[in-house]
Parts: sequence; structure tokens; C-alpha cells
Amino acid sequence: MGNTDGQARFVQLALCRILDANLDRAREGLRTIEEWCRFGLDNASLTDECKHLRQELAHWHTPALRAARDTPGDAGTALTHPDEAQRSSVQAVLQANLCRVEEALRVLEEYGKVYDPEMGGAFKQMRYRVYVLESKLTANQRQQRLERSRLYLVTAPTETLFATVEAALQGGLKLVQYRDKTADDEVRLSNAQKLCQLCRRYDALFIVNDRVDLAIAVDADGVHLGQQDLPIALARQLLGAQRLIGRSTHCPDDLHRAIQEGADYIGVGPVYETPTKAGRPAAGFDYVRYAAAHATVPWFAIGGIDTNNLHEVRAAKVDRVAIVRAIMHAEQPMVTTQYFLAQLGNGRSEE
Ligand SMILES: Cc1ncc(COP(=O)(O)OP(=O)(O)O)c(N)n1
Ligand SMILES: Cc1ncsc1CCOP(=O)(O)O
Ligand SMILES: [Mg+2]
Repeated sequence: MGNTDGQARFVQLALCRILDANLDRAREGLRTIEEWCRFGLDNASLTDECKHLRQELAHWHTPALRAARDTPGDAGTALTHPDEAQRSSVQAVLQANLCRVEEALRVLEEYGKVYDPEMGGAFKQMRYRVYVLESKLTANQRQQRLERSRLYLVTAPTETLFATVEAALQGGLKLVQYRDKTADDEVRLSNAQKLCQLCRRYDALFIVNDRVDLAIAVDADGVHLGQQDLPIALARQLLGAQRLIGRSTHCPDDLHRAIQEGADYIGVGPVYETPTKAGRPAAGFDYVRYAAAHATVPWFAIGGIDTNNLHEVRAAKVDRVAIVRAIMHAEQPMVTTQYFLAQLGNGRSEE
């Protein structure tokens, strides 16, 4: 009898320790996410949602559960995974903490059912709220990062592809498109994978030109589609709600259609005729000014823009530009990137 009592007490104590540890874990993870929503994204509603979730967790974190804590006797405190010692980016921090919160809530849900019949349902409901938070955070982040980007590097297949892109990233670039119209798929896949990883290291968005399949394969942030490429609706079905879709536009009709079809951003051009897109006539400055007056999504002027004519482009109310040769063929891509960013008044947004 004494033994059974002792066992029951042991189980109860273990339960309390599990609940206490996971309440702590979930609260800490949420606090980490909340700080980014507040200071990184300036997003009041996401910050509020984190705070509410933390308060609800605090409500369940009773003195009885806290009293069960025995940190020196906890066999798990010394165990860490090498990934925890290093995070490659803010994204990685957010991802790790979302995971930590979701796992902790699942543990609370399962063991909570044994401790208090109301706990299971309450933590399940919170877990679903964290999934929603995760979707909003991911979607929102990409949109916000896109909005902050004034300079868009569209790559050309050069011998120094990776070194040039990395130099531009070191110069502060935050938006890269992989464009290669001729390479074999095997090469494109490998290049896209490497560029995607490179962009992640510098907290830059990575977009694949033309190819929805490659964008999905490398887990890119989105795809850029021209007028002759896949319809936006189909790309959206394949890519989901959270990835970015860009569309090239050459005239007012294209612009309105792209926005109405759900493009997250548009390319506007070619501003000038350019050998990079041989055979496509310039759309001209009238269309550029039209875009400045009517575009309701971020738009990037593209085509023949370089450091010499940037002032003329800026005079047509252009705030965002997409560049191929002027950076890919620059002698000093990092310095050229810094010049573009400074002229585009990037300030805090590209930090
Ligand atoms: C930002 C941006 N704008 C326009 C284009 C051109 O796309 P598209 O018309 O499909 O031509 P290709 O680049 O595929 O030759 C772009 N890539 N990026
Ligand atoms: C892909 C594309 N679409 C319209 S213009 C253009 C190429 C722009 O290249 P560059 O900056 O070298 O003129
Ligand atoms: Mg295309």
C-alpha cells in the first residue's frame, strides 16, 4: 500500500515537472517570437497575439507546478543539440522557437489530460493558434521584406555567379532572382540550391525566374513569371499562399491584370532597350510614370538601368529597381550595390 502511494506520488511529481518545464519552454519560445514581431516587424497584432498566448500559459502555470521544479536534479538540462549553439539567421531563430512552442504545447496537451481534464482542450486550442501565428508570420515576413527591398538583383549566368551574388549581398542586397534561360535543369537545380542557401545566410529573399517547379524544389521564397509564363492562379495553387509571385508588365493593362490576379509585386519595363532582353522594345517612361501613379503592390523598374541613368529613372518616381548587367558585370559588385542602395534611399530597410 505504502509502495502504491509512493508510486502515485512519484507519478504526480513527474507530471508536475513535465508540465512546469513545458510551460516554461512554451513561454520562453513565445517571448522570443514576440520580440521579433514587436521590434523587427513593428506588427502590433502579431505582438498582441504572442502576449495573449503567454498570458494564457501563465494562468496555467500554478504555484503547485512551479513547486515541483528541481533544476539541479533534471537529467535533461545539460543536453543540447549543436544546432542550438548557432543560428544562421533571424528566420532560423523564429523557426526554432515556433517548433519549440508547438512541441511544448503538444506535450502540455498530452500530459495535461492526466493532470486536469480542462488542460488537454485548452492546450490543443493554443497549439492551433500557434500554427495560425506561424502562417501569418511567414507570409507577413516575406511581404514585409519585399516591401522594404528597393534593389532587386536578377542574375545572369557568369563564371563568377556565386562570388558576384555574395559580394552584392555583402553590400546589403536583400532580394535576388535566379535567372538562367539556357542551362540544363541539372545545373539550374544545383545553382538555385546554392543561391538559395547563400541568400538565407544573408537574410535575403530568393526568387526563381520562370520555374515554379524549381522554386518549390529548392524552397525558394517565390517565383517570377512573365506574360508568357504560367498563369498566376496556377502558380498560386502550386506554391501556396505564402510564397511570393512576381509578374512582368509592359503596359497599363498588364499592370491591372497582374494585380487583380494576385501578383505580390510587378516588374515594370523594359525602361530602356537592353541586350539582356533582346528583341523586347522599351515600354517607355510614360508607362513607368503610369505605374508610379497606379501600382498598389511593390513594383520594380527593370531594363537597361545602371549607375549613369539611375537619376533619370528616379526622376520618373521610381523607388525600386531590378538590375542585371550593372551589378552582374560590375568590376566591384559590392560597391555598386552599395551605391544603388544609397541612391534608392534604402536606409534602415536594407540593414
Ligand atoms: C523583376 C523582373 N521583371 C521582369 C522580368 C522579366 O520576366 P519575363 O518577361 O518572363 O522574361 P525572362 O526574364 O523570363 O526572360 C524578370 N525576370 N524579373
Ligand atoms: C529580364 C528583363 N526583363 C525586362 S528587361 C530585362 C533585363 C534587364 O537587364 P539589364 O539590367 O541588364 O538591362
Ligand atoms: Mg519569364
